[in-house]
Amino acid sequence: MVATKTKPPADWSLTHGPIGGAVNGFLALAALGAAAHAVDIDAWLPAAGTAVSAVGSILHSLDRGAHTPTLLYRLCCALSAGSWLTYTAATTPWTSGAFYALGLGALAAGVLAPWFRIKEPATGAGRTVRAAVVPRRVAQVAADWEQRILAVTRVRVEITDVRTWDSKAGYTLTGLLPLDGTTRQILAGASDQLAAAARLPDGCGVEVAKGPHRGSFVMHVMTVNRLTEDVDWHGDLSARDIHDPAWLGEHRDSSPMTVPLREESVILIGQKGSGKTTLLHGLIWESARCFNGLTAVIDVNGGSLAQPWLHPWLEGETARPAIDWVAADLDEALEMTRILVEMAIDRKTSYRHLKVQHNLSLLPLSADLPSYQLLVDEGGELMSTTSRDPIKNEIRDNIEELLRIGRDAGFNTIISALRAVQDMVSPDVVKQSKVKIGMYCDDEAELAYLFGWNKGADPDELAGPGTGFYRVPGSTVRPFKGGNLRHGDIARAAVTIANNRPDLDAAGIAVGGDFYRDRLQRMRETFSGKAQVALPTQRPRAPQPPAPAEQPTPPARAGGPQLTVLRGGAASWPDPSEIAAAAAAGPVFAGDYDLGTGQGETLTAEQVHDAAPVPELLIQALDVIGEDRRIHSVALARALRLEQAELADLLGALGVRTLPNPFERGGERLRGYERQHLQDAAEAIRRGELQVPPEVADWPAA
Ligand SMILES: Nc1ncnc2c1ncn2[C@@H]1O[C@H](COP(=O)(O)OP(=O)(O)OP(=O)(O)O)[C@@H](O)[C@H]1O
Repeated sequence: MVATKTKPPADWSLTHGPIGGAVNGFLALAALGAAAHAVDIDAWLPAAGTAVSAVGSILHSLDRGAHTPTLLYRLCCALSAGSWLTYTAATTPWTSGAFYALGLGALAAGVLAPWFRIKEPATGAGRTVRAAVVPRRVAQVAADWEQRILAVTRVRVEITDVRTWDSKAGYTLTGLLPLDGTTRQILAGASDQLAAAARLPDGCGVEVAKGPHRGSFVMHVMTVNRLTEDVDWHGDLSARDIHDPAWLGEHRDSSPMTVPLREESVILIGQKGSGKTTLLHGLIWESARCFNGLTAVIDVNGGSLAQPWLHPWLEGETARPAIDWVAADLDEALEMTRILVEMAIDRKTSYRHLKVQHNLSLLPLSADLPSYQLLVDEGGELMSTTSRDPIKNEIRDNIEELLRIGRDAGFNTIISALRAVQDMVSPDVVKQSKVKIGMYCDDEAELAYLFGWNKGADPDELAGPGTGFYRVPGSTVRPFKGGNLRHGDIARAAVTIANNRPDLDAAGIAVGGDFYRDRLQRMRETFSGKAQVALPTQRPRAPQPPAPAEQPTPPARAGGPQLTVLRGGAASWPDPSEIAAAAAAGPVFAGDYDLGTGQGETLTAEQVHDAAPVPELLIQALDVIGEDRRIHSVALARALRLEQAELADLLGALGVRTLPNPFERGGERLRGYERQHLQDAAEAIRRGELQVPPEVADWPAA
């Protein structure tokens, strides 16, 4: 393709431009010559005027920074015009020769003018005079930042625009880098220092991103920590195109945080309680609702990630599961990864004609030829480079091969691991996964393993579970808050997705053979193998007042007969008749299930063992809150001798979350918990509607 260059149109205006200038010059000199002749002035007057205009032309040219040829051109024009005027004053302008000479001179001056124009001082492409762009009220902000950037980085930038965010949580600066080859990476590497120099509040920071061209930059300055606020999950279940970016949350200026999934593999690192699982559910949602996308999950820790997505299918509500294939053990994972690699290789030949037909370099994906996203949860165990388990090693090799060869065929991986360390995820996997996400983590070295040092991933900027940093190709590292996707939302999504999602293409099914065809049967056996434990139908009694602070062990429940959680083996349990007799006599065990008086189902020993009392954590938490309606997380964590993240983890496991907005207590506005939510959780446990996870039941550890 030939690039076309557009010429500016000829300037015919009489006030400026080469044509107008020549015509003006001709007419003006002719008029002057005629007037001088009419009043019969002495020739020395135009001669003196010529000398003055020659000197003036030199001075003006020098003042405007004109080059020597331009200066000489302007001098020639002045001298020629003056000479013509002097000559006609001394003789007469009314001869054809005089007018021809004037006309030729004007024509020559006009034709040569474009080559000798005085150039405006170089302002560079897109360079704008700030005062013209930045409104006066923000000009001070721009000037301050120019000074600050100079002081911190020794780079002299020019801020050309300041835009306040709609959320009022900060502003975005657009600026120009100097012409000495400085890149925006220098600013990105100094974002921590810039945030400190700007005295931004804790949790707030500076992000440097691409500007309109390579010599520019955009700097997001956060002045209010929006990452502390909850972001609702979008809940959109309409069919998505895998080629479009997937929404996972928001940046701190409330703009959407999206990641590409068609060509890019994802690495997601997050410690326990960081919000990794929530984000993985988000990734499943966004991959599985594609009209041209399928999802598979490997979770060799029992497949808990996939369970809520399989639930409607297991319950018979849908004909097929929302997730196409789930491997909950090593054997299934091994076969699955082998087959996926074969499918990806096969697509290169089976569908080569489609690329030719559509004249595309990438396989055109559609509902008939869907992409396949393989999500590996807690991949650290499988992706570990130090494992000696041959099965794990083969699975890892297969996943790495898929990572290498799968892009064109639409086979991508989403690998999640607990930690960003070499033992858990090899540098090669980190490098090849172009979308990198690091959830809330206080270890800067781990974030650096993922993103590199001095790339702006400062843990101080994050605000607990659900927040993290991410980078997509061609962009800088940015903090974000993930959308808070809850299990209730998944149940609804699993039905819609299961009903609407595509099936694997015929060639893929042929490659998968019987093992692929029988996967649903094996998944059903795996996930519905265990008999579900029935909970007592009898309603337990209302919660009792919390134990006094100086008495950490929960008080015995007043009232009717109760059962207790029995630890240890069945051999160590008392005789059930003894329990029943003791229960009938009054309160016997602390924190127990109330079966009423002789009514309700008979519980098996296993059911008794599984039933959970209101955990110590809730009892103590309610005690600490007392009569108040709310409590700051920091105060509650301190009273319970927990880290805030641990408290969030434990209460989160019971479905109790901090309130979305900060509130005031003791003169401070912070986020925290609502007493009613804790009471609701206690009620749900008593009613048998909420299972107490072991980490909560075991708290506080002895
Ligand atoms: N996007 C979010 N917004 C608000 N809170 C969140 C978000 N993601 C997670 N959380 C909170 O953090 C808690 C832990 O989240 P999640 O289970 O996703 O973390 P995890 O890293 O997978 O931990 P675990 O391995 O223990 O399950 C949740 O109970 C929830 O309260």
